[in-house]
Amino acid sequence: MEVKTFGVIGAGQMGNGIAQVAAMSGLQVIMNDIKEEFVQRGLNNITGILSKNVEKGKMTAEEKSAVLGRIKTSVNLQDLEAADYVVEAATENQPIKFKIFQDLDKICSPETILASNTSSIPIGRIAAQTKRPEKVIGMHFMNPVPVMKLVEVIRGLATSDETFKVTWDLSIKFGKTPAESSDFPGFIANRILMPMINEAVYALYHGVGTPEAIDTVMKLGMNHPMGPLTLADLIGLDTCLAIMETLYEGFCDSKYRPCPLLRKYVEAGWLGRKSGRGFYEYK
Ligand SMILES: CC(=O)CC(=O)SCCNC(=O)CCNC(=O)[C@H](O)C(C)(C)COP(=O)(O)OP(=O)(O)OC[C@H]1O[C@@H](n2cnc3c(N)ncnc32)[C@H](O)[C@@H]1OP(=O)(O)O
Ligand SMILES: NC(=O)C1=CN([C@@H]2O[C@H](COP(=O)(O)OP(=O)(O)OC[C@H]3O[C@@H](n4cnc5c(N)ncnc54)[C@H](OP(=O)(O)O)[C@@H]3O)[C@@H](O)[C@H]2O)C=CC1
Repeated sequence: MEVKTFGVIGAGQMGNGIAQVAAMSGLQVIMNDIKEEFVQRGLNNITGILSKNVEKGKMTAEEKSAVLGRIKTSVNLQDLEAADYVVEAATENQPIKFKIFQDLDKICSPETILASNTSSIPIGRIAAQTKRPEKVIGMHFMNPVPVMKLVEVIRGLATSDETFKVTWDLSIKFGKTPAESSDFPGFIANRILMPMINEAVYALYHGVGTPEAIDTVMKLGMNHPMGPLTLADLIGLDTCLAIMETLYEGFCDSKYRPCPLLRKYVEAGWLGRKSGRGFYEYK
């Protein structure tokens, strides 16, 4: 199966990054969100990154225009009728994702593959919302998408070999290295990363260290590129909490209990960089 038109649902930090790498690989892209201001914000972000690439001499102004020319924006899910492959990157919320997959299943051609960029929700659960579970798969990009090399590829129980191969090959076309994970809450990446971040929040909650001290220990002591609290702010504290809840509920194991301080921050609207305040403040 040849993918020519690639749909992305959600133009947030992950969705616009995915749209960018897909367009840079030569695909026609439809980037969809619920409001015009969100797709415009996503497009502005892509334009800013491509402009920096031009300044750095990594691409020409003509290449930048060609990439932008391949991205169509949409606020109507019906536009996804034209897509051969769709990646959903909407908010990490199960009812929202279920509804999107139910709707895409009706709108898209029966041949279209429907992937989710979910951080943690089992793919089999999402696939069961459609009449095409063999064409549903996890295609999990890392943040920031244009920079990070990994795509975690997750098969649900019913995912076909063809769907897997198309997704694997697309990841390579996007300049990424795919790694396969089986379908359990949090897959590989967040099964390991998010308990570490949650433990860093516990360390703060218990007064073991200030945010700066916790991050410095992990950056300089373990050579992590970012400290765990800075990374949590980048990911989004709402997303971190949603992932911990999926792990906690999915495994019924208290070792995944979300730190009460993480919940408190989310309830206060301190979501990290995207809201201007999380463990740190952003202007
Ligand atoms: C939650 C999930 O489900 C899964 C996840 O994604 S978990 C999160 C996974 N991501 C990580 O762990 C990221 C950890 N952090 C890092 O790797 C690095 O700090 C980083 C790549 C984000 C930034 O790198 P850095 O060296 O500290 O900063 P900086 O020099 O500013 O950036 C390096 C390059 O990345 C680019 N970059 C940084 N942020 C970017 C962004 N948001 N979009 C596009 N490009 C970006 C910069 O422009 C720069 O490019 P050049 O080399 O061409 O100049
Ligand atoms: N943040 C990260 O580091 C990573 C996140 N992910 C996953 O990617 C997905 C997106 O995360 P992220 O980009 O950070 O989140 P963001 O909040 O930045 O973006 C999500 C976008 O989806 C929009 N949206 C919500 N509902 C719908 C809908 N029904 N149709 C279309 N768009 C919708 C949101 O709009 P509104 O603002 O109105 O809600 C928002 O613009 C999540 O599943 C997350 O777990 C995966 C890897 C890394």
